[in-house]
Amino acid sequence: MTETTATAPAPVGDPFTDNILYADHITIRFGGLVAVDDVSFAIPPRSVTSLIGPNGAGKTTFFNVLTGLYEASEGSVHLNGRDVTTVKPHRRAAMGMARTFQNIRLFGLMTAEENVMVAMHPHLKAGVLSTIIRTPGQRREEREARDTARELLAYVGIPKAEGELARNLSYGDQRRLEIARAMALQPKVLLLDEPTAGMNPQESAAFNDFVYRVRDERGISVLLIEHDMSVIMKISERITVLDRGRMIAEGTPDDIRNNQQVIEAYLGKTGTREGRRLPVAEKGTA
Ligand SMILES: Nc1ncnc2c1ncn2[C@@H]1O[C@H](COP(=O)(O)OP(=O)(O)OP(=O)(O)O)[C@@H](O)[C@H]1O
Repeated sequence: MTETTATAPAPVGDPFTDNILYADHITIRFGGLVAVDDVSFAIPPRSVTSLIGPNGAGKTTFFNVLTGLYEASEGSVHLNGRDVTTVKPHRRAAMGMARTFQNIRLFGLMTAEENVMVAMHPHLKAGVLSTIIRTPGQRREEREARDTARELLAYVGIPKAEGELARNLSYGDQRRLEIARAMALQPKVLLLDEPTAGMNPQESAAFNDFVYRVRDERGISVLLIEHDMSVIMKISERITVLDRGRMIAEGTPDDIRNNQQVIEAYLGKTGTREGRRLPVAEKGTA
């Protein structure tokens, strides 16, 4: 197992070019509501970063701006040094930004293998004509895509799922299949929205190891939005905290655990807001 480095240094240098992903002064308004208010955020190469905050803090909205689903009212997004602010989600995906969704989005009536193969589409060369007449080159490409799909299913821990319809897989395995599908895009950064939701404790523990393997073996940076504080505190190198659209803290898990503003954001000054558990209470329990 690879250990995380919870004391990873803060990003330095030019934030626009030295990070895999950089969001610069992002503001998002829905009518009169400011859902995200002037937030800058960096994902360094080969890192595990988390975005946390109480309900309605703006996490999903911010995530949707990073991936291109929403357009920022102000600010810009930079992927691998390139300004992608106006680039559509599918193009960003092809450029190295893959994501999973809070609500699983798989093709339920396709097999696990087919779900992964579909995702490889941007990297395949076969044109319409060669697909129709099935040239030797197209058949070879399909064989290779199938091999890669199987390899990815094994990598995420579901090697036997290849022939199963996606809808028949357990919830945890569907989440893994989503990650395999995202990895089929050969991303530089993997954005995971609530990846351990619905996983049992064993699956959740295995997920931690898996994230480090993705970082260390494949050199992919991982961004997590996650409600499970035990996962966040154990796995993240750096954590950014949003509250009511504003960034209220950024740092290592230890910094965040001991940050008074974060504690108040989760519990409120009276200690009761939303009945949320305090990150500090999780220390050493992961
Ligand atoms: N499409 C939309 N139109 C209008 N308001 C929206 C829209 N999406 C989000 N909001 C509002 O923006 C704010 C931030 O919501 P968001 O879903 O990003 O928070 P979150 O931190 O992801 O919350 P949760 O943890 O509950 O998923 C909320 O007040 C929400 O109601």
